[in-house]
Amino acid sequence: MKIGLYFGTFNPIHIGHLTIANHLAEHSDLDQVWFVVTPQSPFKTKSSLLDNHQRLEMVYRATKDYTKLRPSDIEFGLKQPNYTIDTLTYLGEKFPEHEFSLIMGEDNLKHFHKWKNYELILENYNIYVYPRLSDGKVNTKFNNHPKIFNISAPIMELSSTFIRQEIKAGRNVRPMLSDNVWHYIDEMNFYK
Ligand SMILES: Nc1ncnc2c1ncn2[C@@H]1O[C@H](COP(=O)(O)OP(=O)(O)OP(=O)(O)O)[C@@H](O)[C@H]1O
Ligand SMILES: O=C(O)c1ccc[n+]([C@@H]2O[C@H](COP(=O)([O-])O)[C@@H](O)[C@H]2O)c1
Repeated sequence: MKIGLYFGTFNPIHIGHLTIANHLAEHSDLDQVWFVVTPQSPFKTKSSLLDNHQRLEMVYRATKDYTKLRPSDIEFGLKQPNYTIDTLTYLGEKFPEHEFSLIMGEDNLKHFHKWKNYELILENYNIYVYPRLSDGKVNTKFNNHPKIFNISAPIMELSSTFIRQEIKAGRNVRPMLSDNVWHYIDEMNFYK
């Protein structure tokens, strides 16, 4: 099967993430999109980061009604911080029958030249990039790259940081989340 890997902290998963994953699943040759919940991203601090299993639970709840979208806890047992090349190597060994590619927002592509062994990632995997508003420019070495595919998905300007801030301020964030994720966050009193 062709699997698109959507790596993220998902603290929490929101409708921006879901819209992109669903768009890729419906408009590309990918059979499935896996949301890989990252315990510790190399470029992020741990502030207000929920436990891995709670973030995975939210991804599970958000995706359970979508046949092509799956949660993945593959990084939970790997060394932290989680470098994507290490996860890709591990996935290749564990699932030799699958063909993996990466999904990332344009914001992440702008920093991609700083990722561990990014050249190796580009040699071996296709990358689907979707538009996302952010400062800075994509490094020219990634222009017209044969392994990088730009996808014209809808732009949803929303972030987990904004949602966490809104909850802390006591404001309603319900439209930005899947309903069952909103219920879980509310019941558990997360981000208050
Ligand atoms: N609104 C959005 N539309 C499209 N892609 C998004 C959106 N929000 C996040 N992403 C992408 O999803 C992936 C994982 O995102 P992440 O979990 O870091 O979410 P985030 O909303 O950017 O989180 P935070 O605000 O905590 O940094 C990244 O590749 C990021 O670019
Ligand atoms: O491999 C790297 O060097 C690397 C550097 C930065 C980010 N990543 C991965 O990219 C994903 C999204 O990162 P972030 O910081 O936007 O949540 C997350 O799964 C990280 O582990 C990976």
